[in-house]
Formats: sequence, C-alpha cells, structure tokens
Amino acid sequence: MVSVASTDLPQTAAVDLHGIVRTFGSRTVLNDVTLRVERGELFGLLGPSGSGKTTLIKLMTGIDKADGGTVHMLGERMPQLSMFQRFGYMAQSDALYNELTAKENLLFFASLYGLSGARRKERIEVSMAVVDLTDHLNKQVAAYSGGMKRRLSLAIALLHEPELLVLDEPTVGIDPVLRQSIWRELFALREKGTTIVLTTHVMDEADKCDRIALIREGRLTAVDSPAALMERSGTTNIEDAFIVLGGGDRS
Ligand SMILES: Nc1ncnc2c1ncn2[C@@H]1O[C@H](COP(=O)(O)OP(=O)(O)OP(=O)(O)O)[C@@H](O)[C@H]1O
Repeated sequence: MVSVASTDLPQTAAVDLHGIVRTFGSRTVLNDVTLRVERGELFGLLGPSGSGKTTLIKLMTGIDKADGGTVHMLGERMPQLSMFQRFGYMAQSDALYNELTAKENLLFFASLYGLSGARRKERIEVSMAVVDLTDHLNKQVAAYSGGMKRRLSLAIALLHEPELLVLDEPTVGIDPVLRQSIWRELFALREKGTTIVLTTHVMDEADKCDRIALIREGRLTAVDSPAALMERSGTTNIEDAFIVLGGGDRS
C-alpha cells in the first residue's frame, strides 16, 4: 500500500465561502458572496461603512450563521465550536472583561485556548509586547483607553499563535506609530505562514495586503492584488480603483 504524506494532499483553503446570503428582515445584507482565501495570505476586506464587512467576518468565525451558502475554515464546515482554538479573532467591539485586569483577561482566554505553564507565561509576555502594553499588564481594563482596549483585543487574538487570524478593523483608534509596529508584526506573522484576514476602510492599509476584496452593498465587486486592481481600473491608487471597480457587478 502506498502511503500519501499529508504534504502531498491538496491543501484546503484557509477560508472558503460559497454563495453566502445573509438577510436581516427584508434586507439582504450579503448577497451571493463567494470568496477563497489561500493559506498564508494577508487578505483585506475593503468597503465603506455598512457594506457588510463585519457581517461577513462573523459568518466566517461561526459567530453568526448564513441564511444561504456554505462557510469552510481550514477545511472544516462552519460553524463549529471546536474550531475556536484554531483561529484568533479580534472583534470590532472589544470582548473584554472590564472589571478584570489585562492579565486576568489574558489568563481567561489562555485557559480557553488550552495554554498553561511556561508557554502561557511566554505567550502573554510576547503578545503584550507586540501591542506595547507590557507596562499595563496589571491595570484594570476599565482604566484602559479605547485604543488600549483595541490593542489588548489584538494581544488576545495572537495569544495562542493561531494559524489563522481574523481581525475586524484591527488598527482603528490606534496611533500611527503603533499602527506601523502592528503592521510590522502582521508581516512577520505572514512570513511565519500565518493566514491573516482583516477588514479595513483605510486605503493605505488595503495596499499592504497580498489581495483584497472590494465589498459594496453586500456584494464583492472585485478580488485581486492591489497592483492588479489598479491596473484593471487604470488608476494609480486603491481609492480610485475602488471608485472605478466598486460600482461594477451591481444589480
Ligand atoms: N443584527 C443585525 N440586524 C439588522 N441589521 C444588521 C445587523 N447586523 C448588521 N446589520 C446591517 O447590515 C449592514 C452591514 O453591516 P456591517 O456591520 O456588516 O457593515 P460594515 O461594512 O462592517 O460597516 P462598518 O465599517 O461601519 O463596521 C448594515 O446596514 C447594518 O445596519
């Protein structure tokens, strides 16, 4: 019998969405969204406020359920509770316990992720250093600023070194210097093979992604690398490309 090494098997996508529909009442918020994010990609979802980015992210992570279509993450059909440990998720509204210190929050999530002992200690230190919060580890979260809470949420998403990171507007409310250092970290994670899916409405952040999906009124209007999108639209920046391509494929 010939044994097949796992590396010889075709790799499943990091995220595979097919025909996703999400409605709220009579409103269709996501309309037939099909999208595949490959492993190791730094992938951006770019769209104006209310276009459906957060709704799509919630469906990916299994927090919400689609009315139509299928979601697979890392080859597994979603939603699935056991997948929780395999990806890191940073929500748009911070899911933190305000009455606890940052360290207590981190310990809580570490226990959910099955981290303990020396590895837990090391991961807490590294994750807090990435977001420049080392000096505020023992501070109560209620005393954190909005930007500090965002940074702590990112540290929690990074805590268990997941193979897939799903980040909803990770740099909103974060100052330019720290924003740059967070991007450096995202690039370093990508180098290590981590897949990153993030939402943004900042054009220069979209430019940093390997590929981006332009989303408008619940439909993907284009999916490609920033350079290809600019070439296709005959523009020299993502903002103009979005304007040219964003209106396409609407019915
Ligand atoms: N639970 C809900 N019930 C009703 N409508 C909803 C619900 N969640 C989202 N929506 C609507 O779906 C649309 C898309 O919202 P979503 O939060 O996905 O947009 P977004 O692109 O993430 O916007 P932003 O950049 O402002 O966060 C909006 O019109 C919003 O009002």
